[in-house]
Amino acid sequence: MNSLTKDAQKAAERVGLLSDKIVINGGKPLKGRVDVRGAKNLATKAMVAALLADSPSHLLDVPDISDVGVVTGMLGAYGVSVTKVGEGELLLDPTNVLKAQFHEIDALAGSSRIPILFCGPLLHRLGEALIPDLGGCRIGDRPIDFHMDALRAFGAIVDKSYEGIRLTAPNGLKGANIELPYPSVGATEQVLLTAVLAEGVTELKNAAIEPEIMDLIAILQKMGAIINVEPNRVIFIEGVEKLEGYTHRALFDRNEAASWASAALATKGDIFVAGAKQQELMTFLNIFRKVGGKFDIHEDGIRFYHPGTPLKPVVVETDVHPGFMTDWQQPLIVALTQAEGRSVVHETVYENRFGFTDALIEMGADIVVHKDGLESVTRRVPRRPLEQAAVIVGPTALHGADVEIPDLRGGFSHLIAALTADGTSTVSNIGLISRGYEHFIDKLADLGADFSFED
Ligand SMILES: CC(=O)N[C@H]1[C@@H](OP(=O)(O)OP(=O)(O)OC[C@H]2O[C@@H](n3ccc(=O)[nH]c3=O)[C@H](O)[C@@H]2O)O[C@H](CO)[C@@H](O)[C@@H]1O
Ligand SMILES: C=C(OP(=O)(O)O)C(=O)O
Repeated sequence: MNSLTKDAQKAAERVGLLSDKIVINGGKPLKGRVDVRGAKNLATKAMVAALLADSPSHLLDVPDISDVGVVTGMLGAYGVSVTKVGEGELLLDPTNVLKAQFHEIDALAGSSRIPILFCGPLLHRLGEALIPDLGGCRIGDRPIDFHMDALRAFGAIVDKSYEGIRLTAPNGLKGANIELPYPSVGATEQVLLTAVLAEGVTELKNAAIEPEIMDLIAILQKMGAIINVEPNRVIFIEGVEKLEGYTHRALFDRNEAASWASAALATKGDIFVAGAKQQELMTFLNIFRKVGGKFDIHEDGIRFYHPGTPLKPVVVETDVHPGFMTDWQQPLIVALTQAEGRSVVHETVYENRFGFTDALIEMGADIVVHKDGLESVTRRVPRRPLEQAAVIVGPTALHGADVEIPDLRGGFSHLIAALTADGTSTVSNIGLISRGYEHFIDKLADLGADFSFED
């Protein structure tokens, strides 16, 4: 069994998914309603933030996804009790934090990227942090140099000769002046989670300002932190002596919402995404509209539907917020295979995020990936050295195939492609999808998808 399949199986087990292979009979529009709860990219970090407090926190709208399971395991290893107190409600009690043994956290290695964010909170609480090998989607090298450089600036000592990474802070952590080489989401969160309890003021330049980061800042403010978000990606954090637990409803998962929207478009369907909000999806909605997709914004969600007329091609560049998010491009590309003409997607955030297109090509899509990017006069984002571009020419009829999911968003795209295709597809490694899409099997059934499972 390869390591990707092992990861997929571990993720599937965490959410009680019984089979890792789904057989889909495609060609049927997805129609109906799905509910979207808290964001994977916020809820997991809110759980880490609970470790900074000296009293329990209460997190609402926590999605039932395997990454939440991984963070629950990490917190448990450090003596933080995580109790489900209602549907999607967690009580996180950090009052008995203790030093974990490395083997306890190593058991969670390779399943998620979140363990890296434990560094600051653990250094504050225990003076030591042990970080196992990180997981997450294999969409590029994903180095952690910005994280380590920032932690060193706070006064941490990083020892990589250990089994994973071991950090200590013999003289405590002090506020620092940090400028990120790129507005990394994770590194910005690393700085926030460390600076709030560090002695003195931290100035962070070139910070990421994704909605999930703003929601994390809101949580930290509820806990007692002093954080000012200034113009031009600058964040000031005045360290405080102690933080208390929070009560917070997690921001909705805009990546899941955008994924279902693309599924509606690709399958000629009509999906009401309950819980989706316009504000955090504005950039996505503009592209969705340019492709020809229709949407109606309601108080309690957004209805996304196919116009009934041919879809139009589009040129998209992924970028940091408020740009078009990299996690949205994979599901959208499936819809673009059905648009009339030549679309181009420039991926500027990760260097290897088009691997999933191989399966789409096998299903009949006309996609060419340019591994060194593609010059274009319409470019908005200055070219990054790691850029790639995908050229999609449509419309192409998709046909069923046997495909293996490479990563989370690529995996969801494979599901949509199989649902769009005529005939039967077998999609394996679906456990990876449960890293970020809660109850996706039940949701597909509610939307009228025709599928069964294979052992
Ligand atoms: C759990 C989570 O929230 N995951 C999201 C987070 O990932 P994550 O926080 O890992 O993504 P980053 O924003 O840090 O990465 C962006 C770019 O910076 C590079 N980089 C990052 C850190 C570092 O130390 N050195 C470095 O070179 C990465 O390789 C990548 O090319 O933001 C990404 C970009 O919106 C999303 O696709 C992920 O869904
Ligand atoms: C890349 C993603 O997640 P992670 O950073 O957890 O791998 C994603 O959510 O698409």
